[in-house]
Amino acid sequence: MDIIMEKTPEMECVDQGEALHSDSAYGSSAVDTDTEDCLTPLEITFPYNEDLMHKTIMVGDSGVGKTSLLVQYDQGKFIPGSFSATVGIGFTNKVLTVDNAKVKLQIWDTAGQERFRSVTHAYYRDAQALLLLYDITSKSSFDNIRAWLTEIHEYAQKDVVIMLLGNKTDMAGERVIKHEEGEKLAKEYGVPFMETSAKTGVNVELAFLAVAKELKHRAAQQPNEPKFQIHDYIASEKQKSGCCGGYM
Ligand SMILES: Nc1nc2c(ncn2[C@@H]2O[C@H](COP(=O)(O)OP(=O)(O)OP(=O)(O)O)[C@@H](O)[C@H]2O)c(=O)[nH]1
Repeated sequence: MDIIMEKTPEMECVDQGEALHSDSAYGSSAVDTDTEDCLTPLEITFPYNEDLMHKTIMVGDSGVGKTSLLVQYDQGKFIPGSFSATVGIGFTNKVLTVDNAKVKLQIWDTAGQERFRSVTHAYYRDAQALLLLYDITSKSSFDNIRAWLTEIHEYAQKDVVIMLLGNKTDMAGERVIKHEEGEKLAKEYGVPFMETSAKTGVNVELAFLAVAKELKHRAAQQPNEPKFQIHDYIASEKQKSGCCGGYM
């Protein structure tokens, strides 16, 4: 932790006189004892610790595409129908660069099936982020999001970062959940929202990057710094890319 000593405007005494002997034999940081009062700890900084490992968990009903999304993110590929239902829990480590800092995510893929739910709960406790998925072609997976959020609020830490993702946007012809419905639900719970496709890769990197940015900013938050706004970040990236016909 660094304590930065800076002048406040009323500290002209330091400038006026011989308080800081920058060119003197005292060296650049020598301070007269009676001017020490002119220096106050203005700000305490918490430099981001690149050794931190942020546990991030993928959750949602069976078949929504959790494994596929993680494989697309990790290996940049999609193998249709290649995954049998996840039966346990596995993780992938990823290192992202956020504002010149390395941010480490340990991303856990969980089984969506009901019978594995108690195992998944155990993993919520020390999770810093949760990617909660539904499938835009499955009404039941969307309807179950409320139940997932109730579970998350019950078992996860209060300040866990949650991102809602509507997956399989490439299956536009089979869509049953409109983008606006996902957005409305996300707003209701105050969580960021995006639509993704594990098949085409749309928004996959952005989803993880937005989560990593939020985690990094939280971990290195400084008292006077404006809070990182994940919603604004996603909106601006959306504008920049002009992707998805206005949909994210
Ligand atoms: N077209 C399309 N198919 C997808 C997409 N994501 C996943 N799938 C398919 O949906 C099926 C289920 O995907 P998984 O990744 O196994 O789903 P899961 O959420 O991990 O399922 P569980 O392990 O049972 O919890 C597979 O046949 C995938 O190929 C997508 O974005 N687009």
